[in-house]
Amino acid sequence: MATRLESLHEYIGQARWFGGKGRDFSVTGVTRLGEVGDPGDGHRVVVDLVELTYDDTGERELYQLPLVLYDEPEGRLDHAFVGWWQEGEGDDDWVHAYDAVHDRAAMARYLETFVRTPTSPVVEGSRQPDESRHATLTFVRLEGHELDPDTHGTLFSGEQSNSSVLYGEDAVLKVFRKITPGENPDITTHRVLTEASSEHVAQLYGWIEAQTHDGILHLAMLQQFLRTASDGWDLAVASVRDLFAEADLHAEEVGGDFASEAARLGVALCEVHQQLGESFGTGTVRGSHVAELMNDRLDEAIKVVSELEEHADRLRGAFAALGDLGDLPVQRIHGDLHLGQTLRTVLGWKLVDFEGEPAKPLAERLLPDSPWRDVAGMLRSFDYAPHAVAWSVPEEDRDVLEQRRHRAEEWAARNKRAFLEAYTDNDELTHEQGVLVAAYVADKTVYECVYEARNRPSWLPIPLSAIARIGTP
Ligand SMILES: Nc1ncnc2c1ncn2[C@@H]1O[C@H](COP(=O)(O)OP(=O)(O)O)[C@@H](O)[C@H]1O
Ligand SMILES: O=P(O)(O)O[C@H]1O[C@H](CO)[C@@H](O[C@H]2O[C@H](CO)[C@@H](O)[C@H](O)[C@H]2O)[C@H](O)[C@H]1O
Repeated sequence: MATRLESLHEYIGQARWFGGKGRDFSVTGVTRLGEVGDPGDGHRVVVDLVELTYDDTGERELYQLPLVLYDEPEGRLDHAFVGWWQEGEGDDDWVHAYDAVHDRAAMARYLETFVRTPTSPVVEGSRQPDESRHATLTFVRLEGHELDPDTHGTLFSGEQSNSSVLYGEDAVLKVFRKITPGENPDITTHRVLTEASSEHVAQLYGWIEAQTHDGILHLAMLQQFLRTASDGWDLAVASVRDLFAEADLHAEEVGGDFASEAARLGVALCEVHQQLGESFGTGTVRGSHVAELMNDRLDEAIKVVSELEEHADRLRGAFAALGDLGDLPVQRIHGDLHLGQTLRTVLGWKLVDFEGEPAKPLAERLLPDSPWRDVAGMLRSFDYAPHAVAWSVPEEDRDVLEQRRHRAEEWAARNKRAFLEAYTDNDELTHEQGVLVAAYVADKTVYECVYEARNRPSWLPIPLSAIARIGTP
């Protein structure tokens, strides 16, 4: 029979949200952070923090595992079974442990606890002590929204790097999986944008944190469910398909033209940046320093994607031009913006997932950065969407492929222009803006080459072909 540590190892190793897939690791520690609600009805809900150590580098990572512990096996939860182990000393202390996000009864405990937690004013520093402290777990709720206590928690089917549980049409609880001690920018950025009544994010309702000797752990975030939302990537791809279906019509002539949406996205991003600058403050960083960091990233990327080598001089040229700009303004930004992080609702565009670039260490993700990094992220996405559709043609259909690539360029150029004009509120970029766009787009494309090589090798030609076009007329 597997021990508790072996069971945790097996469950985490195959979980969709586990970031270390394919690497050998051991479970080197488990900390019980606390219990959610009171035990009862033959089950209880606990939160464990599991420490992993990778065999290759010795590097450690922490993963959150909310568990529902049943006295008896629950066949309906077989797909979320973690293990069977002894929790205490007594013969009756054997439990059947399941991943709690899959269990309605467990997720009801979370909601009940949030509902019982008194709300705190949304002003920094005025949080009241509350009655919802469980061991070291603390639930925090912000003023401004009455939670619906009668909704059921259902796990989002598109489970990604975290696990999101939807409560009816009222709220979403995003349970962070990989945990780094310290502030989680998804929570703190949503918090200031909620306090500033931003129209471009889902409102933050509350969060769960734990205090450990390593500092604060941000474990989960409760926010407004955007009921009418459509994913920006899906909408863009649908628009591209419309264009490709009409061989003789141009982007502006087909029904699915995206340019006005691209422009609205530009306005939304500009407003979010302004708000973040006001709330978190702004600073400067030397352009030459940024260029150095981009060069370092390129050096590392070439080790993974050797095809980048032949384009290195042009890329380094784009980075070096930042040095001539002197100091660059920096502030809190999104950090990993692309169409898949945007949702179109009846009330306009919303940006989601302010955690920053997943592979970067937290300390780096919290540093003020250039807003042009987000702009570049969106510009790259306007390039990706049409090329991703264009590439999905059988090899032998060369004529169709050529024609599609041509139309893809047209779609990308039209939407990039609409987005940039709206973001800058100008129909031409200044010289300085042009240099910033060129450098940040080049840097993002290098990042994408590594991302695709590691995660979706068949998509690598999309950023690689974009790199080949950089700096060419
Ligand atoms: N507040 C929300 N309301 C509705 N859907 C949301 C909300 N926040 C995120 N989503 C959807 O859930 C998906 C995953 O959310 P995200 O924050 O990107 O999680 P992860 O960190 O797991 O990638 C998003 O692509 C988006 O479609
Ligand atoms: O959503 P994440 O924060 O995990 O972001 C990572 O994955 C993205 C892919 O889902 C990746 O985005 C790249 O592919 C998108 C299409 O799937 C495209 O719209 C983006 O422009 C492109 O960068 C992102 O880079 C990565 O960090």
